[in-house]
Amino acid sequence: MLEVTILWREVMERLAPEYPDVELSHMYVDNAAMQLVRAPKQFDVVVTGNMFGDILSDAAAMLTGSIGMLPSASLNESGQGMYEPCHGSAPDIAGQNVANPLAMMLSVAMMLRYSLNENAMAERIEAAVGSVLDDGLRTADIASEGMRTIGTDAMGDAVLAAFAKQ
Ligand SMILES: NC(=O)C1=CN([C@@H]2O[C@H](COP(=O)(O)OP(=O)(O)OC[C@H]3O[C@@H](n4cnc5c(N)ncnc54)[C@H](O)[C@@H]3O)[C@@H](O)[C@H]2O)C=CC1
Ligand SMILES: CC(C)CC(=O)C(=O)O
Repeated sequence: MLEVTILWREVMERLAPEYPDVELSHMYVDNAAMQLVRAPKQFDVVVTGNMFGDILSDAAAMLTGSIGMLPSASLNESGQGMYEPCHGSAPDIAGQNVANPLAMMLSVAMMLRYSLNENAMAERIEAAVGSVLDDGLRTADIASEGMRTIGTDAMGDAVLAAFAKQ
């Protein structure tokens, strides 16, 4: 494990000059997990391998309130991508109409922006999601006092209605 880490650091030191606007520092993954929770604003770009990234991104998801809020893009050099919510199939809540659909919708917005060059449409989706949240609508995973808790279907309908008004 540590030998791989040393190689990782050597490669990052070699590549860093190609990204002069990114300040490079190194962190072991256990500390990174703690720092993400303790002081998340210190991070901007995190470069790591698949397994560590998978675990750190789930921890980071909770900074947004729920993993149901977090979209993702996996991009190649020419902008082709695979877009998906960070979460999995959530089998424990399947069929209960409680899953948060916003990460999926925000993943579509990322696809429009990064692969299809449709930035205006991406912004429209994001604004619709923002306006529904501003209106106090919440699925169960992000429910809080004073807000109205609704199901997956109703959240989808609310975003669609807000989208039509944008
Ligand atoms: N990117 C991917 O393709 C991923 C796929 N998976 C797959 O999904 C399946 C289930 O894996 P789990 O470990 O249970 O992870 P999961 O992400 O499906 O669920 C973890 C927890 O988060 C909750 N959750 C997930 N999405 C939610 C949403 N939209 N709204 C509200 N709550 C939500 C679930 O109810 C569960 O309590 C497995 O087959 C796994 O391999 C899991 C994670 C990522
Ligand atoms: C850890 C994996 C089995 C599931 C996962 O998180 C993924 O597929 O992204």
